[in-house]
Amino acid sequence: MTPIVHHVTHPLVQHKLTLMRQKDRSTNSFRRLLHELSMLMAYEVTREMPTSMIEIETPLATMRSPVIDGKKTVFVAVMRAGDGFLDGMLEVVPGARVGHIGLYRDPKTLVAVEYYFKMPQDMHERDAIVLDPMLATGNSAVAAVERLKETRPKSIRFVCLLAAPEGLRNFQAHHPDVPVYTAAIDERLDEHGYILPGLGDAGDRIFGTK
Ligand SMILES: O=P(O)(O)OC[C@H]1O[C@H](OP(=O)(O)OP(=O)(O)O)[C@H](O)[C@@H]1O
Ligand SMILES: O=c1cc[nH]c(=O)[nH]1
Ligand SMILES: [Mg+2]
Repeated sequence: MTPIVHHVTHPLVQHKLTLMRQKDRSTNSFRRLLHELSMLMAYEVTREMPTSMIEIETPLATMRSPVIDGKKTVFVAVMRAGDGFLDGMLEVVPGARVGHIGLYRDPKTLVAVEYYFKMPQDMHERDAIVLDPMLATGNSAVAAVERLKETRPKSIRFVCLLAAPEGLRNFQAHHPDVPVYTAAIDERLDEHGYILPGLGDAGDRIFGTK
């Protein structure tokens, strides 16, 4: 299976990401930009969403026209930073269900440690879209998708803002069947596993911790 990475190069996405990377940006502004970016990323990741035809009446005629069944989509936020993606995605697909996976990265070993897992019922009928702004070593993304696969969703996609080449390789080695949507592929990881040039610690910047 050929692993797929969708690099979203739309100028609006790139512009907003540049603003988010700036170190002096306020928490408020960072969060606002993430919200806007999540709506733009939602547009990309739902591009192949299945539609069905319904009959409707326009003021002039009846016609058959396509609709989506938003309830079949589940957004899976990887806490905490993935929560920052949720509101914007739900604005675009308001009927979607939401799952949460709580993971933190052990700062010494960089291993992902799970502390929470909650998914909607009937996952086998749903298309899952996993949300986490950062794919650094890839350990969190690999663990999140591994755990999610236990629930047997119909399909899985992974959305982030920044990915490191090392993390993409790790993810694709474990989950070649899961396409990744990212706004940037950065240079490399630093000695603490942070993405360079990156944007720092996404969770801390979204929630104003630290
Ligand atoms: O690819 P990795 O090396 O695993 O790093 C990426 C993970 O690190 C961040 O979470 P963090 O552990 O900081 O938790 P937080 O969202 O609660 O801050 C980020 O949101 C990812 O989940
Ligand atoms: O650069 C990084 C790496 C992991 N987690 C983050 O929030 N940022
Ligand atoms: Mg963090």
